[in-house]
Amino acid sequence: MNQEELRKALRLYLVMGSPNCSGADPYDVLEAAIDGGITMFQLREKGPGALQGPALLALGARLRRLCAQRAIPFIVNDDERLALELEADGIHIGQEDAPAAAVRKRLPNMIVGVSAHDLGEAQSALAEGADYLGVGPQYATRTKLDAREAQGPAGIARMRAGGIQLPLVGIGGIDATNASAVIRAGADGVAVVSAIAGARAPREAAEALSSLLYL
Ligand SMILES: Cc1ncc(COP(=O)(O)OP(=O)(O)O)c(N)n1
Ligand SMILES: Cc1ncsc1CCOP(=O)(O)O
Ligand SMILES: [Mg+2]
Repeated sequence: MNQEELRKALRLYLVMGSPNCSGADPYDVLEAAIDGGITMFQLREKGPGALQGPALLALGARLRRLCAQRAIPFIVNDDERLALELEADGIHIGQEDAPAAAVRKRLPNMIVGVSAHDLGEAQSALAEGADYLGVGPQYATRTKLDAREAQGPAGIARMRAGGIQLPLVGIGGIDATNASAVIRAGADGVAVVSAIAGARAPREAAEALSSLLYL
């Protein structure tokens, strides 16, 4: 995938695992979200009741197959071994995970996404070979308990003003009321967990977000 294709794929990025699905089957949630217009998916199995070992592998394989059938890029959060086992299209790592340069070297053919909270982290991620940045939390979130303080879309604007041209998504507390502000600040897309996975109707929630992002 070239950089322009990646920018388009990042437009509406669903990040999710089974703890985010309010008891529903993550497969059904992902299928509905794809029907509603998501453009990229990250398996992030974290939080109370998160699956591990063979159960996680089995879920990952089902979700990976669905993404392949529907031509949705499939990214794995944090876990290089799981990404390889599932033949993922990419991996997303944060500042507390393995160093981006080492991951880039070990997984030369995967999309490598890196979390960056400020211009300095964005410049380092670029130098280490990141393909895209996840920037946040944009707004307060109850999904990631160890998230930093919300920085607002101004954080993205500062990165763009500082010369960062990498594909970039905002994440954290994003929903239909604030997604447009994140795009206006310079993001190529928005990454959401609860606004779709926690919605009573994930397809309609994805449709509502999607319609805002293509104005
Ligand atoms: C697209 C995207 N952006 C940021 C993150 C957060 O990654 P990280 O800081 O490593 O936190 P965890 O998600 O691992 O708890 C992300 N997952 N995706
Ligand atoms: C994974 C992650 N990284 C920064 S905030 C966040 C959680 C986003 O979840 P939500 O979209 O429900 O606020
Ligand atoms: Mg991480």
